[in-house]
Amino acid sequence: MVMAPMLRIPLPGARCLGHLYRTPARPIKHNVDNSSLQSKLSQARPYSATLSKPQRELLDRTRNIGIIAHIDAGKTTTTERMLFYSGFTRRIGDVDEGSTVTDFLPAERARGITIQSAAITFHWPPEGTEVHQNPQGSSLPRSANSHTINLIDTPGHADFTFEVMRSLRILDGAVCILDGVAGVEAQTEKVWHQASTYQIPRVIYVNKLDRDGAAFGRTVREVSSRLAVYPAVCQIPWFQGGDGPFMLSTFRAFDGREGDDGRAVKMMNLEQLQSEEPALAEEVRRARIALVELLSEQDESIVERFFECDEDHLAVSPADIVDSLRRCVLNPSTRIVPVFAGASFRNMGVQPLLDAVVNLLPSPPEAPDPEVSIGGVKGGLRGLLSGDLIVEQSEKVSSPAKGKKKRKSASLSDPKEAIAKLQSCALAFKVVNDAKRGVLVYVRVYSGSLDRNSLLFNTNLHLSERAPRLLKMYANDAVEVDSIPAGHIGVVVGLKHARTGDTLVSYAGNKATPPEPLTSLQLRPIDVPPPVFFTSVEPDSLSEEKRMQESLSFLLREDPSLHVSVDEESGQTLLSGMGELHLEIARDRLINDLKAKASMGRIEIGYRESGLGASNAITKIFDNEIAGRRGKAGCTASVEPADGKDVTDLADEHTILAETIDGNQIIIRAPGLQVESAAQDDESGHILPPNMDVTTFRTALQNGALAALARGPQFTFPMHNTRVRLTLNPAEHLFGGDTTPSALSSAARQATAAALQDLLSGPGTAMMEPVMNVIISVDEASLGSVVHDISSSRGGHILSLDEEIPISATDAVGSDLVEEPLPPIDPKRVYAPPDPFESASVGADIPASASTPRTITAKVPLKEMVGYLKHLRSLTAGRGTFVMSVDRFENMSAPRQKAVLSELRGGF
Ligand SMILES: Nc1nc2c(ncn2[C@@H]2O[C@H](COP(=O)(O)OP(=O)(O)OP(=O)(O)O)[C@@H](O)[C@H]2O)c(=O)[nH]1
Repeated sequence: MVMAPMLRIPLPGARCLGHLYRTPARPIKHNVDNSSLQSKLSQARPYSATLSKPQRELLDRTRNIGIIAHIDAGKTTTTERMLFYSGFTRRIGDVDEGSTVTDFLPAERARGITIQSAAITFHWPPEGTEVHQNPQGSSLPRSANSHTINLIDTPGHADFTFEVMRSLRILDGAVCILDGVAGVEAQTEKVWHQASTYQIPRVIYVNKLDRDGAAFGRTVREVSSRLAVYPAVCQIPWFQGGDGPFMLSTFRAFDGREGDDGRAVKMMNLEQLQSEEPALAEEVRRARIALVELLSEQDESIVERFFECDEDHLAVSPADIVDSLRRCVLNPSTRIVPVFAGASFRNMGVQPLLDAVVNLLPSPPEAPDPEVSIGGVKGGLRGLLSGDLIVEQSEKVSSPAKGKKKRKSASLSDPKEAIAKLQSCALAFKVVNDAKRGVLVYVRVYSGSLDRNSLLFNTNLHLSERAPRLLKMYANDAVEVDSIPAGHIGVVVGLKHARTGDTLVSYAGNKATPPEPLTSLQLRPIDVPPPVFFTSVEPDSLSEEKRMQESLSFLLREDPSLHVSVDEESGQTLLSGMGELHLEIARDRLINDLKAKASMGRIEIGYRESGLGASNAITKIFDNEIAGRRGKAGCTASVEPADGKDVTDLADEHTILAETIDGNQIIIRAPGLQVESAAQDDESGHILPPNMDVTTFRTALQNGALAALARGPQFTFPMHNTRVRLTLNPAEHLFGGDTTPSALSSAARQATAAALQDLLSGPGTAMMEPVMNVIISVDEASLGSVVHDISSSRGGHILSLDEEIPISATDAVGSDLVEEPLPPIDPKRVYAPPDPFESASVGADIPASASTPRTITAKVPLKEMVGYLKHLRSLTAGRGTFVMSVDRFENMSAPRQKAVLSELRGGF
């Protein structure tokens, strides 16, 4: 069918130049200081000025991008086409046949969903496409020359939010794929907002436009109303004589015929199109006028071009439009997002999308400055390396007490000197066990150059490892390299400890650890959300135990959002994670891929326990033999509910640790203890036990408290929202050489466990359950029944209808980065081509019909959401979808606690 032509109402307020919607600047704590170190520091810039011309060109022609989308929107199908057109694969893989390159884990193939981010490097346009001069003399688009594209395929399932965040943070740009039938769905909104927290420049690709019910125009309007950005329509899908879509760019027309592999395309200019398809040519003109109008609201240069072209929109050249679009995409305050169209499955739209990736998304030096935290200060990496972000002198406490007098130690180095020693920093974003090559750690290098054999200090684990081999990965293929420069992605082989999400730094000098504060440098740090489901894991026989534990520790390196603990009483190994599917996948990985001979129990909700008041302070002295060696140490502990106060506000000058770990706060004080080496000459002070540094001392006590918190005194669930105060009085609790780390740990564990037990004779404890932030997308017709079901049958609390998706505590992982909600955009002001079933008038109200999408936001106990998808589908004739993330753990009422406990006991 041919879509009816339409009239377009020009956008009001055109050419009011871009200062309307500026987003607030990110909070960056920095003191500018023009020290003499400036020149030294500038050598450490992420993209050094000393790069040779070919190196600089290589970097400018690199795109580190990811694909973000709702599950089933077509990420894998689109990726497969990208690999095919780039010449990377000879045949097109098919998700439905299980023959794709990117979903390479057997579990992914079996389920047809993408679980882990696979990083693949390919070239677009294919290598050898080098055009240096345009015969017509006009400027060439970037896509005339071959670029290196590092594609990170991000997971689409809600259970993998954390992994989405982990892969998002290494992207310089992203393609957001929408399903042209479903439009903007709840999960798209969620991942869109997550990408916004890192200010990742994006383009949108509306896929599946060949399907019945696909509506490009409606989807474009949803982009404006639900994602709060201005869609810049760059292509129009057109149905020619019912033969299938006829794709068209607004700059040049081309015709992709169904049935072939899409490599042969017929290019037309507007004049040719006018003679072949006049109605389409008319729509293209409207789209192009709308695009120039939209860009001129935000970009002064295009306004100048427009006036140079005698105010003729159509005379503004495609090259100028692309340049303007690029400027807008790279500047998030414009809120302009280019929208492309396609049907990847029919091989249509993928090549123009690849051109858009090259032409519109940033190269590494153009990407937003990555957030770092170092020595308790946050800011941008470029600011840190240029000396603009000043890191204060390191302190003896891990979380500095605010406003307290700081003490310097002669052993601590000057932070600026230390930062000048930084040779490279990189983020490990994925750990994979490769059957042939062993454990592969995928890294994104942010500054300097990661060289073969360099010593890498892991700032999360506080240990150093050498990088014996470096690889450049091409899906399942690898090329050995000597170094991975800043802006590039590669693989380190041979690391024994690095986990997904760890920051790795290399530094000048031959010390075992880098100078402070480099030891605390974190690239785009994220918090791991609390696990809400758990299951037991049992080896098939005693002899399989070791193998199972090794496989579990590998799984944890791969995915640190999984947790392993051992139940002290039963001795059972418990594995916990973010969702049922998360644990099912972990089971598949453990048993099928890692070949552990083990079985898993039922997947259950991870309840927690919390104190209803404060305990007394209880002192324990541990005095026993551990592994044949005498150990003696003491400690005093008390517990109380963490009442929402920031733990660092509770630290004083005697505090040696104040941290929130796994939802509990741990504060350790050691009044009168001298922990700095310089102070050991001071005879009046108590010193650390021999051969023990402050980190070991702190960690031993912390581990003791954590072990006790793993088991609540009444219900045996892990403690949550609990503050443990440990006090170590050196005169009474330290016993010279007898005070070993394990003795300290045991003393802390016994004292904390006793304080928890003490709660039972006092205020008591309560069970807590995970409450989810749930966002449900339904159509108008099912709204009533879904709302009723949530609020009456599931004990949920409806928060809003059709509002901006709130970012929950666990989504807002780098919470400093979360922006204010953007002002809404009126979809009637947005240009969108008409859909086949629409009337010709654009700008008129879209009638509210039963199929109008509605969004319900609610808080619902997790227990009531188990198996909800099936129920939602039955309430909504299969159309409803939802996403959820942990909002918080809440105390349960006594009757609910009783009901859940009896259900749990009955279940065993
Ligand atoms: N009709 C049609 N179907 C498509 C198109 N693109 C993808 N599909 C189908 O949609 C389904 C999902 O596609 P995938 O590529 O696996 O989607 P995905 O987003 O990678 O899914 P996850 O990996 O599970 O997140 C498959 O059955 C595809 O064949 C398209 O353009 N048109």
